[in-house]
Amino acid sequence: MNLMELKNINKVYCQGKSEVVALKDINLVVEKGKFTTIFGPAGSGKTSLLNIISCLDKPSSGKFLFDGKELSSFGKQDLDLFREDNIGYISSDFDLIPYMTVYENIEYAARLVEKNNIKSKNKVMQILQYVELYDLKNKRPNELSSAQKKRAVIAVVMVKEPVLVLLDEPTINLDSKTADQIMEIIVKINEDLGTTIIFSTRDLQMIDYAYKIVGIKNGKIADDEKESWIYYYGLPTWFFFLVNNKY
Ligand SMILES: Nc1ncnc2c1ncn2[C@@H]1O[C@H](COP(=O)(O)OP(=O)(O)OP(=O)(O)O)[C@@H](O)[C@H]1O
Repeated sequence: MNLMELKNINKVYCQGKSEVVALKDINLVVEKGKFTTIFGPAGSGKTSLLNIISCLDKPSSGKFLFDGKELSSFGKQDLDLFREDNIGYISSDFDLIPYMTVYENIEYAARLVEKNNIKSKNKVMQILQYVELYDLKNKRPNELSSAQKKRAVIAVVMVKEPVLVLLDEPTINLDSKTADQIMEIIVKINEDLGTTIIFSTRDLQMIDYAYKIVGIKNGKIADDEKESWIYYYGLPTWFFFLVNNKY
């Protein structure tokens, strides 16, 4: 079953008198409950695409359908409400509130959607266990490692129980062991809660976690997975996946 569909999406930014074409004729279907990666080099259009899917930005043209609703026709206020209710977006600059503890950060997010105090506290406790931060719940963000901070950010987003979670390059600047730990938590969330996940990356090692791989370069996405490797990244990349039993 499809959760969302992008049809002929284009995104053009105006920079003074010139235009930057960031996305060209994007067609993409994302199935409910699945784990998709948008894979491409720097400047390929990953963030522009995630900004549209997260309803933070509107496409210049094309249709965006989400759970049967045509979001491309929504005004800004309706889009903001829709995002609050349905989408969790961990953008690359998403940060915790520095003067609040881990617990308070998560509770603050929980209160935005759950008015019942006891229910809200239970949810915070549950998610703290989930991301293995229970013992660090009274620490402030500046007392956490970058991996612990990332887990806390995931908890802040997940406590609102969104149907779709987007992560823009979640493992960038992390060492490979820590990156794997973060990806394992995201996979667990996807498997246990059925949350639909889309993450962007330029790191080949992270792609193996995804159910569906969408290659992007110069604002265009590849027609299928094999084309993503061979056409966009050359034969060596495709052999890497062949050896790793991807095909
Ligand atoms: N607000 C903006 N105004 C003008 N051009 C922009 C804007 N945002 C992005 N671009 C341009 O659009 C293209 C796609 O950028 P985007 O940030 O979506 O790519 P990306 O794959 O996320 O890159 P990175 O991995 O470096 O973050 C780039 O050429 C970029 O310079």
